[in-house]
Amino acid sequence: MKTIDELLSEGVAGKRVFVRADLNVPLDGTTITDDGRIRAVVPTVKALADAGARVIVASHLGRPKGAPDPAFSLAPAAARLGELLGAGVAFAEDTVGSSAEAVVTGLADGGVAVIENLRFNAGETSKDDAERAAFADKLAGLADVYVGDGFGAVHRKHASVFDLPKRLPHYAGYLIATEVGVLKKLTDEVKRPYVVALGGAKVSDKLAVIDQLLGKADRLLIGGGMAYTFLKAKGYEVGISLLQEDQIPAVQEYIERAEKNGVELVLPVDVLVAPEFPDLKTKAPANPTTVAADAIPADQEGLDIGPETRKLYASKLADAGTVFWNGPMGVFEHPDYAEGTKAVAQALVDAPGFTVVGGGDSAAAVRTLGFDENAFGHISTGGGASLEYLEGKTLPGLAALED
Ligand SMILES: Nc1ncnc2c1ncn2[C@@H]1O[C@H](COP(=O)(O)OP(=O)(O)OP(=O)(O)O)[C@@H](O)[C@H]1O
Ligand SMILES: O=C(O)[C@H](O)COP(=O)(O)O
Repeated sequence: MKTIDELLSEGVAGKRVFVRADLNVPLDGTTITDDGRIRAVVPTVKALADAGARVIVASHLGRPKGAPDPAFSLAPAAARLGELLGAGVAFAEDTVGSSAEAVVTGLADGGVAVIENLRFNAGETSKDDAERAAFADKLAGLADVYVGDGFGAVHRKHASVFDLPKRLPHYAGYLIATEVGVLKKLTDEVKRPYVVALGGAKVSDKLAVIDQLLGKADRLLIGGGMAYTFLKAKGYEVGISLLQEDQIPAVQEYIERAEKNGVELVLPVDVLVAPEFPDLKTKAPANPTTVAADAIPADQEGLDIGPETRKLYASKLADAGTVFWNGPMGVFEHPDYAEGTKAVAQALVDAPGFTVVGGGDSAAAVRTLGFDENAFGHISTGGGASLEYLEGKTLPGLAALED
C-alpha cells in the first residue's frame, strides 16, 4: 500500500487530490454532536493542502436512499472541517454535478473543498458493478489522485471506496495507516484475557463477527440492541426490543459453540425497559423500569443494560489484558439509558490491559459522556470496519489501495 508520504515526496502541488474520508458524524439537526471523525482526517487534509494540492474531500453521511435529502447534507461537516483547518472550505451542493465541477475548477493550490454526500447518488452503494463503475467514472473526472482515508467505510464495496481508487493513482492517508497499525496488533498475539464487548444497533452487520471471535476471545460481553437476539435465542421473550429474527438459529449455534470452546459468552441479567423509544431531541424523562432479562414484558422495549449487568460486565473487564469494545450498551444519547455505556467505558478505563474502542457511535459515546480520549489505548473511527478487519475479512477499501 503506497502511503500519503510517498505521494507528498512525489509532489502534489497543483494536483487535484480526492480524499475519501468518513465524515459520518452524529447530528442533532444540523449540529454535530461529536466531531471525532472530522478531526481524524485533518492531518491528511492539512498535509495535502500545505503541499499545494487542491483537495477535494468526499464522504457519505447516514443512509440516504440514493437521492438528495437535506437531513443528510455534509454542509455542517464542511463548516466544521473549515474551523478545524483554520481556513475557508468550499462546499459543493452536489457530488458530481455542475456545483462540484465549478467548486473544483475554482480551487486554488492549497485550497480545500467538500462535495455533497456521496450517497445522494444511487451509484455509490449500488450492488450492480456497472452502475457503481459509471458513478466512479464521474468521480474520477474530478481528480488526478486518490487518497483513501475513510477508515470507517473501508468495509463497504462502494464506488468511492472500491471502484474509484482503481481509476486513479491511489495512496492511503494517515488515518488508515494508524488504524490498520493498531488493529493489526489485535489480530496477532494478544495479551489475555482478551475480552470483547459488543453492542449497538447495526445488529445484522455485526453478528457475523462473533463467529470468528469465538475462536479468539476469552470472553464476549453482549449488550445494546444486539443482546435481544441472544436473549430470544435462549428462549426468553424480548417484547418489542430490537430483534434480528433470521439470525436466531445462528446465534443459538454461537451459544453452543462458546460453551464447547470454553469462551465465556456473557449476556445481560437485567435490562431497562420502556413502552417506547425515548425522544432524543427533547430528552424528556423516559421513566424506564428495570426487569430481569427473562422477564421483559410483551409491550416493552429493552433500551439499556441494567444495574446488575453493569456490575457483572465491569467484573468481567477488571482483569482484561486486551479489550475490544464496539457498540454502545444502550441508547446512550438519552440520559436515562446512558448508565450501561458509562459503566463499560469506565471499566475499560480501569482495565489493566490494552483497550480499543471502535465505532463512530461508540467513540462519540465515550467523548460525549465525558471520558478522556487518552484514557483508552486507541479509539478507532471504524465500527463495522474495525470488526470486519478483526474478522480477518478482505476489506474492499483496503484491497483497492493495495492493488
Ligand atoms: N437496546 C437498544 N435498542 C436500540 N438501539 C440501541 C440499543 N442500544 C444501543 N442502541 C443504539 O445503537 C447506536 C449505535 O450503534 P452502532 O452499531 O451504529 O454503533 P457503532 O459501531 O459505534 O457505530 P458505527 O458502526 O456506525 O461506526 C446508538 O445510536 C444507540 O442509541
Ligand atoms: O458509521 C459507520 O460505521 C461508517 O460510517 C459506515 O457507515 P454505514 O454502516 O452506513 O456504511
